[in-house]
Amino acid sequence: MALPKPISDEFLQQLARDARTHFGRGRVARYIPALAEVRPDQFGLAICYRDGRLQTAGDAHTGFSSQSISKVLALVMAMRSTDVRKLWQRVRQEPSGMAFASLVQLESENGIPRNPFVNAGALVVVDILCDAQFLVLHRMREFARALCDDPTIGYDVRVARSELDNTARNAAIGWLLKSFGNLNGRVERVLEVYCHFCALHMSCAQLARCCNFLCNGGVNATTGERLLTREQARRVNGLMLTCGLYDASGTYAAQVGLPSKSGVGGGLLAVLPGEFTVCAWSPALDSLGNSIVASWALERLVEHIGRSPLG
Ligand SMILES: NC(=O)CC[C@H](N)C(=O)O
Repeated sequence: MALPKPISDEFLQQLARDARTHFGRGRVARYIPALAEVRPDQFGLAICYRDGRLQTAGDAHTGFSSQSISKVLALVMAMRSTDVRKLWQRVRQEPSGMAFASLVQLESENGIPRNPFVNAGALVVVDILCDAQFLVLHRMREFARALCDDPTIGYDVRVARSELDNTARNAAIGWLLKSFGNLNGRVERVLEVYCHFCALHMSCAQLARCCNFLCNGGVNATTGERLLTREQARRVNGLMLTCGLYDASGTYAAQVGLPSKSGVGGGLLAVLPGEFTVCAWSPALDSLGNSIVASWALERLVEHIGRSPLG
């Protein structure tokens, strides 16, 4: 397959300048106190092509809290380390149409979360990882570091602590999962690991490189290592397309059409299969917890290149 043509640098730099005119809309996440301190007027974008080339604009090298984007990495780790048939018995692969921390469906659907990207599903994935491996926090950090060949990646422990001290809703989800027999470990331990995963501190450039294998049929362009089979990579992309932005997934898929995953740190990771992985970041969020300016930027990007997996 021919290598994708790079997007013009001029377009990307202009996109970063135009993004600034949208500052002031939305609000940074405040329910995690440490995230409330982040300056909203920041924007970065990084594209990592299938062959590993990187292109950046704006604050692409500024670190931020990956939050729910880390659920993609947790899922990939679980798919690599456990029996996936068991995984899909404990977590479904359907959009939820509900807020990411909702308890409603979990109760009516007998403790089986809709998908691995809502908090309930991610807690089950974390539980599976804790069961399968020792030193799971260390392993996740090493996994992220190895994926982009960057030993500087780590957890922002202050953000993890701040969320752990304010995580009543996730605790409620954890206990509800436990009551249905869908959580083996101690709820406190699963929450601790979950909040640390969410507190992985990475830049747009690091996240785009790290998840490059999703545009490359499961193979990491930097190291040449196969992380997932082609079928598994397609599955992760499919879940991102249908469930990656929670109850905004449908509108976003119709508007942007790229498999994507958002996080309340303001990051938005997206994949154009066969071509590139892109990460846009701007901290201010809409009411559903997705970055307003990052979504705007990805919509412009798709418009500019004139194609998406959906046509
Ligand atoms: N959408 C998100 O990024 C949510 C992640 C966050 N740590 C939470 O559990 O609430």
